[in-house]
Amino acid sequence: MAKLQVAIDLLTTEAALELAAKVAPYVDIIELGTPLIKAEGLKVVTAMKNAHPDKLVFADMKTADTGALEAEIAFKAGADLVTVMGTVDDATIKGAVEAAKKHGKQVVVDTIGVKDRVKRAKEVTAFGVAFVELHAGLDEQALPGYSVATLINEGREAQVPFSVAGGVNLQTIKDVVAAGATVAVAGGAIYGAEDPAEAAKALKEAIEA
Ligand SMILES: O=C(CO)[C@H](O)[C@H](O)COP(=O)(O)O
Repeated sequence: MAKLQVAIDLLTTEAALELAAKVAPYVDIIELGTPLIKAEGLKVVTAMKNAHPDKLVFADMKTADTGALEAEIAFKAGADLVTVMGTVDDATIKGAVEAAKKHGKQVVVDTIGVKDRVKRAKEVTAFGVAFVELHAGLDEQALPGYSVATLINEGREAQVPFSVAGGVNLQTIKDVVAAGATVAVAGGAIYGAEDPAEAAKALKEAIEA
């Protein structure tokens, strides 16, 4: 069954912990967003793992260089999964995968900015990454005509383990799951909801239905 990942794009450790405490019963993976890690440093990763040792903690590092080094510091801080950009040199992704093997952890490749996501997803899967995040970032989502359906169709086509991130909500999550996603990522649909726990619960139920 697909896992549910909450993307926490808030800006303080306190707010992130508060949100995680509400939604943890319904999610499998807790993602610390890139702006949050940049604002607070990796101590937010440590704080989250300490608070939720039973959850997978996903550090959205969006690494673009020094793959082994950045993965290493995130794993040491408590991350179970880290992201490396799909647009970067293969060596950066392979370096992060080597660090992951050393720590018994995993790497996810983020496809923001990748021109041919299906082709790149197949390439990087061969490097030993956990899954590929078919992802439209917040800026891309804001452009006119954006639809998560494109990512969902690419996941179906790629035939590799993938997640979908970028506007996943109660209306679209069933299509994400039906396409065979390993993970459905929801940020704004949870942290932007009036009742984040209810929103996470509804998304989890939609996955399980
Ligand atoms: O990684 C991100 C941005 O770079 C977001 O966390 C991810 O896109 C989730 O987006 P949404 O809020 O639309 O669910």
